Amino acid sequence: MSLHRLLFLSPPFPPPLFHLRSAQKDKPKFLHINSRWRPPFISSLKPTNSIKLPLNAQTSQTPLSKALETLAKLKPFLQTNHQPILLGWLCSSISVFSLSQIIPRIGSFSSNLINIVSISKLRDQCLLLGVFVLVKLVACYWQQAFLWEASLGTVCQMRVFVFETVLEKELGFFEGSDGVSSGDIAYRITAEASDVADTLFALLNVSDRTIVPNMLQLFAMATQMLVISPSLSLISAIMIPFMALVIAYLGEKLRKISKRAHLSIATLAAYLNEVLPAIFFVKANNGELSEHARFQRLAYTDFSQHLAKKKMKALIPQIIQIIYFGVLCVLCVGSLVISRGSFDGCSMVSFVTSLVFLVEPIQGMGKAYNEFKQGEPAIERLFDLTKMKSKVIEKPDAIDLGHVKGEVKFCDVSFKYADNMPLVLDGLNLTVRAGETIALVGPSGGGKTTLVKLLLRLYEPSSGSILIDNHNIKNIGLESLRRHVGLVSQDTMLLPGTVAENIGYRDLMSNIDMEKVELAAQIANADEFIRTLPEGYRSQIGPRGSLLSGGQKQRLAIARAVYQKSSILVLDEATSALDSKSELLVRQAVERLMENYTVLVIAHRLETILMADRIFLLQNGKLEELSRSTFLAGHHDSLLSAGAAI
Ligand SMILES: Nc1ncnc2c1ncn2[C@@H]1O[C@H](COP(=O)(O)OP(=O)(O)OP(=O)(O)O)[C@@H](O)[C@H]1O
Repeated sequence: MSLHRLLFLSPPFPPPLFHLRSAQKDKPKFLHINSRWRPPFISSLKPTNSIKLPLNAQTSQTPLSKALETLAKLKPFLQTNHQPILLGWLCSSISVFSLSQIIPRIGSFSSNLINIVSISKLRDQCLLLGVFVLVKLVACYWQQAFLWEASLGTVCQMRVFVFETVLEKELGFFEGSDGVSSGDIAYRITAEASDVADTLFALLNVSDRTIVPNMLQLFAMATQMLVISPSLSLISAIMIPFMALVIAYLGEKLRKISKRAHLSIATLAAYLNEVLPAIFFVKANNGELSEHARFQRLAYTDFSQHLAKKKMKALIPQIIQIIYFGVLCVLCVGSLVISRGSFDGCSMVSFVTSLVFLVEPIQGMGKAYNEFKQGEPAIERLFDLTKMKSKVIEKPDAIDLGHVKGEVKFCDVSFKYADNMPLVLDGLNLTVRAGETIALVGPSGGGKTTLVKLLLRLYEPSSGSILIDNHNIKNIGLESLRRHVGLVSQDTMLLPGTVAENIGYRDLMSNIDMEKVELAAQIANADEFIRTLPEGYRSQIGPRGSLLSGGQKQRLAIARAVYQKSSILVLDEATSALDSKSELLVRQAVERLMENYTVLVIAHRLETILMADRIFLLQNGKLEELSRSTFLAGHHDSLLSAGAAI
């Protein structure tokens, strides 16, 4: 069931607060640096101009229509949280009502105290005052608690929705020149989503006190002014759109500056996300100094953008104050001139007072609007992740393959990564019989991995078709396809968790069958080393399997493929050399796989190539079958010298 349907069908689910709290805690803290501060190491650096607004931010939409569009995106998420919102607003009304009862009672209580009225009357008054104070405090607490529940709950649902959409994206969304870096995605879904929660809370918190009472105030004051002087009211009405325009203009400016600040900190986070996992490479290549300089440049850009945002936030209220008093002065003078003594003093005071109270709510709403504009970029950037449409689309009537014999056919398949890029595969034809093992060899960059990506339908071929047991893979459900095609990748992908969880990854959501896990580990020659681990199959493998050796990781990946029971296996043999014992263990495991599955092996080792039934050379987008003797006689050496995959 898609999350969209879940959102509307299921009751508002309780947000996993421990996650949200930790996300809040992890929010990056910014150093406050005075405006004359410059990085000591590169004091001449100017902020880079590399931060460009994405195209959709430069469209000709008006600020108001943009704000409405953003609100429309939030609407379904806010709707599911309507209960805490309404309860929060109810508490707010109770709190305001209590305050309205407390203030006059304090006045009468103190005068009664001075005039020494009867003790029992004083006691009653004191009790009532105490009750109202208590009600106000309790209502205030619950108002905050409910509105935070609504804001954080909304953001939690948005996060889950965005992450679900990101997971559904085709590989091209993450790879290639237009790809979004994983650091940027992580930053948007964690820190920026927390900013969205702050904005939502601010909005919900002010809107009950601002929008409804302000509207009432606006209406009441306008009526009073109309009664006193219709002509003067008309002149005043002309000034209101002017104020609204200025507020909208400043809000839009703040949104743009805010967006740059979001981009700069996201760039910084993405950079850290890429450089820290590569710390081994940085140190081995004496890269500390250059990485330090790169980081300083990015940090300085972020400093400038955030400072600009803070300055704008400080400037806006001052400008609004100036306009507020300017408009009041103009209207006061105008009313004096126009009335030319037709008003009595009392009407004049009444008119100007109404005017003051008419402009005040507009100012309040402007404040709420600017609060929203400041948070708008974070909302936009979060939803931008859901925009790009995937080219790999599962058909509504896609079939679920029950049993697969394992025949694979590539029919005239051509592929390029982008329109302006050369063909990687050019009219490629290949038939792999069920149970057969074929070895793919070829120069680096020849397209071997691309072929595998197409078979797993991680990309769509530009032309041609791929068949499994004579079913076009476009007609097979994605889950079913990827269940029947198992992948043991060159970069042995292990996820944080226990050994058993990594082998039984397919059943992570249901029940991992420990018997099957152990059997798979035995076939993959992994059982022996797993049993020597401190907690055996329940041992944690560390981030990306850092607690295991290269050969152990490879055998775990093979065990995972065996557990999955796919009929077709793709083996992207690791290029990294293993010691002879590990090499032998991995080779034995691969040999066992070859006996029972259809295997496409991207082979890097001579032994593996010679174990295959047929050998294919992939070069310049074309596939050529090589006999064993041809391969050994000619291609082995020539491929080696060309940096081939052997
Ligand atoms: N996501 C991508 N976007 C654009 N071009 C890509 C992408 N991935 C790979 N390429 C290009 O496609 C070509 C084929 O790459 P591929 O990874 O399939 O080669 P390979 O034969 O597996 O190489 P190797 O043996 O070195 O792993 C290369 O020129 C590569 O630069």
